[in-house]
Amino acid sequence: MKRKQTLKKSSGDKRRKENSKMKGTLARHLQVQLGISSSTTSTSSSTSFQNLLESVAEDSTLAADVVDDKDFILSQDFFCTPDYITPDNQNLLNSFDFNKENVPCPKSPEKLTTIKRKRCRGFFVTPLSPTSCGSQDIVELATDTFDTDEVKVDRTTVNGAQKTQNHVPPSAVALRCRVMPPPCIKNPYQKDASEMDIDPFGYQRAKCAGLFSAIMGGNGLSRYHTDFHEIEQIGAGNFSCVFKVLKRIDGCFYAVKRSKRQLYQDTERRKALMEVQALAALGFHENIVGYYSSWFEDEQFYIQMELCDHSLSINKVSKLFTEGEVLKALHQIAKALQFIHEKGIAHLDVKPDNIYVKNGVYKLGDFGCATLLDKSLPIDEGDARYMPQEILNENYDDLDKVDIFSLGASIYELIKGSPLQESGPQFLSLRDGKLPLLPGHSLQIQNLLKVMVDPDPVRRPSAKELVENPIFDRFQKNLKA
Ligand SMILES: Nc1ncnc2c1ncn2[C@@H]1O[C@H](COP(=O)(O)OP(=O)(O)OP(=O)(O)O)[C@@H](O)[C@H]1O
Ligand SMILES: [Mg+2]
Repeated sequence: MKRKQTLKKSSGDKRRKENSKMKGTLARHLQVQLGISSSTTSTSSSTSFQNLLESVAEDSTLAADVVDDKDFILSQDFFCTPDYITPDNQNLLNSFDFNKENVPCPKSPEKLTTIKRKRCRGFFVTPLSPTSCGSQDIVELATDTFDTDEVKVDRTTVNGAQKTQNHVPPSAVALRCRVMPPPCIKNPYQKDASEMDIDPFGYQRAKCAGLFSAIMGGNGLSRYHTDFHEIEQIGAGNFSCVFKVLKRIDGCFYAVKRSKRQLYQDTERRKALMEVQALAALGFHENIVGYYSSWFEDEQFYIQMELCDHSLSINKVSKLFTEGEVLKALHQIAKALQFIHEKGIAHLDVKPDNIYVKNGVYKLGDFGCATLLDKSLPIDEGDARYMPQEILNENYDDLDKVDIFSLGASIYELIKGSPLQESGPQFLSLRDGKLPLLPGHSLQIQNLLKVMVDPDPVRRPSAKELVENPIFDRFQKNLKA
């Protein structure tokens, strides 16, 4: 361990020496690249140019301090030194006129009339953005999101042709991104951002060198670690683990769900996609957990979602629900079901585990079993405890009514305060539509639940009928009072 530290220190010293040598070399390279000689430039431009060289040299010092030697060599193409990896068919402007005698490396970017000097306050381009990786397209400085300072350099012509563009190869942008992920800046518009027991922002202000190793995944860059700061695991289902994360770029909290297993087969990857495709097709609804984005990484599937406070899982809800709370949850999830059924989608896994609460608003989540009502997609029913008899008999004629049964069974469980059985007499009597009396609750709600779990799907109310049930008028009035 000790030996490692000594080695690190001496290589750091060596780098610093090399960097100061580099300043001179880079200056010479840039002068040649830009076609500027100290004797021909004006005083003001040479001062600006000197600033440019100094700041470029500073950038090179920063890069060299935090990246390895391989990256450092890569960084030379950012400074417009000879670029041997730029492809031959690069898309330079037709009007460019090369003078091969004056330009030492024929494939390097040309001399410029205006140089856009980038001062990096932070590295805002994500490594997986189309402009920064996996592509050999030329990246224009003016189009990315860096803060820019213009440094005017005397108009220089080569064979009379004026150069109007400045280009940076994508490898250079990728390098910048590898040096440091976007900063984690507290979002001032979010009131609850300060209500945390830990300070992720403080953590992110730690030295970027420390972060560098954290953002590297097994096969290179990790989108998850580059874009998000993981705070804690907040849940786990049969297929996924869910984490509370802070998105570095916007300073807001999200839930990111990651598949437990690596999905190698095309069929399982397609299955995983169904969940996000359903969510994306549905769009926004107040009573549905919001969906933001998804991606595969290291063969695992990630979904970025709205962060909720908790689910209604029987293990997580400590207190018994009052009738008013039960009616509120029932009404709001019925509205979510009305919304999705009207879009031709069935959820097929409605249960307390998949109902979330956020700031007192109930939201339906986990669309892993979602399918189309017209039966044109494969049907994969959810938790058997909440499934009606017809679906266990593989009768898929009324898939929307399957959700109504599941919602009735879920609400019954919440009122009862103990988990439903997976088999046995209680399981069977629920599928026969027999609900034991619920002491302390109105007959009105008990009758409503009874009709929701009717063995005949046709007799169950639709989500729309449920939403419009007069039982909620009383509850709505109480809300207004
Ligand atoms: N958006 C969210 N906000 C807060 N917690 C969440 C969120 N999504 C999921 N969770 C938590 O993570 C748990 C597992 O999530 P989810 O049910 O989506 O995973 P799953 O593997 O698909 O589960 P299942 O076994 O039900 O199929 C949930 O029960 C809940 O506690
Ligand atoms: Mg779930």
